[in-house]
Amino acid sequence: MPPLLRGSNRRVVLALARRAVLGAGPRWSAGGSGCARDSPFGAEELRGEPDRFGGVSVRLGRLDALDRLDPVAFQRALQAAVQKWRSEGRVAVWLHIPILQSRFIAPAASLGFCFHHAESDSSMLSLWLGDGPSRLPGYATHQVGVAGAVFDENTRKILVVQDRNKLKNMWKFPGGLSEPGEDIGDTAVREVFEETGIKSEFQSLLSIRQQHTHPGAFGKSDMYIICRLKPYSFTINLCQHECLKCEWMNLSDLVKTKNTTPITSRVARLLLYGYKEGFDKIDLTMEELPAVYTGLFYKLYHKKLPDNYKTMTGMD
Ligand SMILES: NC(=O)C1=CN([C@@H]2O[C@H](COP(=O)(O)OP(=O)(O)OC[C@H]3O[C@@H](n4cnc5c(N)ncnc54)[C@H](O)[C@@H]3O)[C@@H](O)[C@H]2O)C=CC1
Ligand SMILES: [Mg+2]
Repeated sequence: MPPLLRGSNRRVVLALARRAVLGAGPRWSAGGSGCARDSPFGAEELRGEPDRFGGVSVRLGRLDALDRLDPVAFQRALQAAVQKWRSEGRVAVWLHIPILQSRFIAPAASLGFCFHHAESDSSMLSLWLGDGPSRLPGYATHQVGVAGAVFDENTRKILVVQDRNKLKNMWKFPGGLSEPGEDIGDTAVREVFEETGIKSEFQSLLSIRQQHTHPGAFGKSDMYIICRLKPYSFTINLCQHECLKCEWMNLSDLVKTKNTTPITSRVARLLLYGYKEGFDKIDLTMEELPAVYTGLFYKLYHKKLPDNYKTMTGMD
C-alpha cells in the first residue's frame, strides 16, 4: 500500500501550514527590493552547516527570516551565498526545502540547483561546486517488493493468489511493497496476512529478482524478493480489494501449471527440491549482527554456516 502522510511528517506539514497562515503578509512584493521585509535579506542569513565531505547544508525550515521573503530576494541572497561557499572551497550545497516553502525551488533551479530527492513534506536540492562532474551520491535507486511462499510441509500445499488489477490472472505468491524501515521477512508476513488472512512465520529468503525500468516502480528498478514462510493459521480470508482468488494448492500442481508466472514456477521447483532434499539446500537464513560504526544492527542473509566454520581461523 502506498504510505500515507502520517505521524511526524503530518505534524511538520501542519505546523508549517499554521506558520504560513499566521505569518502571512505581503509575500510577493513586485519590483523594488523584491523583499517584503524591513531589512534586506543577505547571504549571511542563509546559514549553512558544513558536512564532513566538504559540502554545506542549508535547511530553510530552520530560518525564520524566510517567512515573509519573496523569491526574487531569496534568489539574490542564495546567489551571493553560493559565491561565498565557492570561494571558501566548498564542494557542494544541499538545500532542504519544506513543501510550504516550495516558492524557493524555481529561484534555486535558476542558479543550477537540481532535485536530489523529495519526501512527502519536503524536497532536497543540490548543487555541485567541486571540480569536474558531480560526485554526489544519488538517492534511492530501487523499490523493494517481497512475497511469501507459504508452504505447509504437512499437507504439501502452498498458498497462491491471483491479483485483482492484473491484465492476466495468473497464480502467484501473495506479497507487496516493503515500507520504509521494514525488514524483508516482516514485509512478507504482513503482506501475506493482509492479502489472505493467513498467519505465518519467516523461515528464509529463497530468491531475488532485479529488474530495471519497471513499469510498477515508476520506471525505476525493482527488487522482488521471495521468502519461505511457515503457516500457523490455515483459514483463508481474502482481501477483496487486491485479490481475485486465493487457495492452498498442491505444490506439485503449482510446479505443473501453465497458469503462473515464470518466477513463481521457478520458485515452486526450488521449494519442491528443498522439500525432497532438505531446505538447507535452498535457504538463505537470517542472522542479526551489530554494525561496526553506528551502533545499529542489521540483518545478514546467507546459506547456513556450519558451526565448526564459525570458529575456524584458517585453512589448516
Ligand atoms: N512475478 C510475479 O509473480 C509478480 C511480482 N510482483 C512484484 O511484487 C511487488 C509489488 O507487489 P504488489 O502486489 O503490486 O504490491 P502491493 O501488494 O503493495 O499492492 C500495491 C497496490 O497499489 C495499487 N497500485 C499500484 N499502482 C497504482 C497506481 N498508480 N494508482 C493506484 N493504485 C495503484 C495496486 O493495485 C495494489 O492494490 C513488486 O516488487 C513486483 O515486481 C508483483 C506481481 C507479480
Ligand atoms: Mg500485493
